[in-house]
Amino acid sequence: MKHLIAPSILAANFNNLEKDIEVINHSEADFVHCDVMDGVFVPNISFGIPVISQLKQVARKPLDVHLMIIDPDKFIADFADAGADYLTVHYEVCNHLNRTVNLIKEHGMKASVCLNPHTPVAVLEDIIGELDMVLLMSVNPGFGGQKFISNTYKKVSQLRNLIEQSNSDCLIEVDGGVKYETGKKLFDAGANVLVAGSFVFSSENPEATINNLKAL
Ligand SMILES: O=C(CO)[C@@H](O)[C@H](O)COP(=O)(O)O
Ligand SMILES: [Co+2]
Repeated sequence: MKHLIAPSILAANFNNLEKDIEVINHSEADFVHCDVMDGVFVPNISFGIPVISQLKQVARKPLDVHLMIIDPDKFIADFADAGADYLTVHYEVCNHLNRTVNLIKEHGMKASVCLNPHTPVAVLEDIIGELDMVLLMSVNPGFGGQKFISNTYKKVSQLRNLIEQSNSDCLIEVDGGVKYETGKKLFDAGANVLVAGSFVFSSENPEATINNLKAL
């Protein structure tokens, strides 16, 4: 089973983002996780397309862009141009999820769908075969540094079963409150990609923390 790490730059130093991207570049991280928030779908505003295109110039790992915005279809072309490699949309805002997923792929990106903590895995039954990744939120989206919701372990196992039944190679990513203990249990339950923000960037040695997560 693949074990991948996606440090979230929401917890990085915005006065010197390049320095933290270099930490990620030098580490064993697999992706750079970028949280885009619109202040409507979630009660917070982070950063958007211009920041992503600048990051793309310094990041040597694929950009894993997590859109927490309403009406994502409107911006899919812009995120592709900015250099997103994986584009994640929230199930809760997509009335025509199949169309949105197709649009992401037509723009050359990997398609990923995110479920909020209260959204059951079963809603993906009829689309799982089309997805490159599913992102399970293990906190309510909008902020870093929140407490992990332990119902997520059960959802990881359910999703792993769904993926196996559909014979797909879709990745399972988990986002929110990931530390060594939660991360280890998530990998054991069948997760492939761990997002970690505050745990990495508040640690004394972010590069070592990334590498330790990868080795769990
Ligand atoms: O999408 C989000 C929050 O909405 C995350 O990607 C956070 O950035 C994770 O932060 P930590 O919980 O790891 O501090
Ligand atoms: Co995120």
